[in-house]
Amino acid sequence: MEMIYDTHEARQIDEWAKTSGLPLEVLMERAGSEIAKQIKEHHDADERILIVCGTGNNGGDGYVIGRELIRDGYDITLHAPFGEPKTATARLHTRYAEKFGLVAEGICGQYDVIVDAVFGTGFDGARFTKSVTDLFAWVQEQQQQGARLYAVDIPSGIPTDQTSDFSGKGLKADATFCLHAFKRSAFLVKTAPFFGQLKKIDLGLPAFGGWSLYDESIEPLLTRNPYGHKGTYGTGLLIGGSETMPGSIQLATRAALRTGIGKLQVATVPSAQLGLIINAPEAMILDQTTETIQGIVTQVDVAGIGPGLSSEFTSEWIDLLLRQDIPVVLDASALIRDSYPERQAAIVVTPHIGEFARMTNQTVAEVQDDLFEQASAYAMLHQVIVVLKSHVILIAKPDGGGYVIAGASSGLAKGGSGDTLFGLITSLLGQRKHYQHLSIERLIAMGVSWYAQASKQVEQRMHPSSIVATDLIEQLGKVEG
Ligand SMILES: NC(=O)C1=CN([C@@H]2O[C@H](COP(=O)(O)OP(=O)(O)OC[C@H]3O[C@@H](n4cnc5c(N)ncnc54)[C@H](OP(=O)(O)O)[C@@H]3O)[C@@H](O)[C@H]2O)[C@@H](O)CC1
Ligand SMILES: Nc1ncnc2c1ncn2[C@@H]1O[C@H](COP(=O)(O)OP(=O)(O)O)[C@@H](O)[C@H]1O
Ligand SMILES: [K+]
Repeated sequence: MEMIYDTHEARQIDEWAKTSGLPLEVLMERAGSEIAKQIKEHHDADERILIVCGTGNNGGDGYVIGRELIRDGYDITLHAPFGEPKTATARLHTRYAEKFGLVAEGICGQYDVIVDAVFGTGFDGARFTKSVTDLFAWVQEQQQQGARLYAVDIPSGIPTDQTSDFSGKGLKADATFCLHAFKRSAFLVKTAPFFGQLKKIDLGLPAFGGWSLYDESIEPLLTRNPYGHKGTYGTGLLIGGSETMPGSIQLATRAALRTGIGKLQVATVPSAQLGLIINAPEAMILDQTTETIQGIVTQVDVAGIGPGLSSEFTSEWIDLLLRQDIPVVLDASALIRDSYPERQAAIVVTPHIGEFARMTNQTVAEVQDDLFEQASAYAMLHQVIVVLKSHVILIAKPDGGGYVIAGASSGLAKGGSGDTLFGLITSLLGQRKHYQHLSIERLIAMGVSWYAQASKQVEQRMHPSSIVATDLIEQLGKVEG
């Protein structure tokens, strides 16, 4: 899995390498030469390539890239608008690059390719001087005339960790070569569009850190034990639906059935029961009353509550579920707690960004600006697993860090998708015994990945605007792992 770092983690890994005997000059050499190699794979020596270098180590990376390219006969101009690099490591590479004839010069005419090695993780957004603005405007003009822009580590002007002070000004790359780890801002709504295609550059360092981009195979979820029986795959309880919102629980039920649960009990209102009889005959239907829930809750392996629910007893039912020693999934109308009891079994909350903002007394923008920290802080404070849903989905672990699932279809941005995900997660947690080799967060991440991949595969036969949750549920059963 690829790591996702904040500035602190990026510094920590540099420090770790240094104290472990691998100097920063070596990492810079690896970074620059690997990026040069990738540029050579896509561009010919007769294309005009401009490398714009800043005064920090991001600039130093630029010197290594330029040196590797000039050595191989490429037409390179290196421009250092703020002067020579100031750090010892970058200066070492500047001196070495001179031996290959690479020295800073002025800019002139139109370039085919521009490498942005101006600012990396050390950019200070509070100092947006006129010379920076002018440089960005010039690069943008070049892009309008057809130049391709590659960013080193992070596009210049873009913050690394969070976007609350982001001015909206920055270079917009066609691709970004991310050194050792992706940076958080590549997944934040305001800054993600500046990165273009994300390309990870391996620096040969170990994978320390809290957050990672989940990219493991979902194959374990698609295979069954040939000697298993329905008991092997657990019994689930879903509580949801109301007279005015009977559809959500139907979607959740169908998603749970399509994702492997052995048996499923669904407590809902009469109008939703009718829909379930027709569309989900495999489920067992219960009345949505305290007595019924009390009776069934001791016999299930997992309980999920919330979609479409509108009942004065919601809080009482949540308490009832939380008193059992089973995983509990809270979604939609059940996201009403501001504290959770200490217990062994997991509590999973699955808010979308608006629900999470309400749960944490913030605005949606505040949550989006600092998505990773927000999800982590809630998970750690309340010792729950947070599945925070937006254009990406974060799974925050109670002990810090977590997984990010990216690349889902924008067709998911519709009512009903969240109900589907809720059903899927509840179903997988009911099958915990079967998936004991996976941590609970990893099992959820694999499930979210199943959902994201299914959404992307539906796009092969219909436009994102047309995708509805039922298409997604059907695709879950056909997904190629
Ligand atoms: N392990 C890894 O991942 C590796 C990381 N590596 C690389 O290191 C990069 C981080 O390097 P870094 O810490 O030197 O910071 P960087 O981004 O070059 O910027 C600092 C410079 O910019 C300047 N400056 C800042 N703001 C400004 C402004 N508004 N307006 C004008 N100037 C401004 C600032 O100036 P000063 O504050 O000193 O006046 C300083 O000179 C990282 O992104 C990656 O590319 C690889 O080399 C090796 C392995
Ligand atoms: N732009 C987007 N790209 C990909 N997925 C998205 C986007 N916007 C929203 N989603 C996903 O759509 C789903 C919406 O869930 P939610 O709002 O809870 O729906 P529901 O109406 O079913 O409650 C979430 O899984 C979220 O991650
Ligand atoms: K850069």
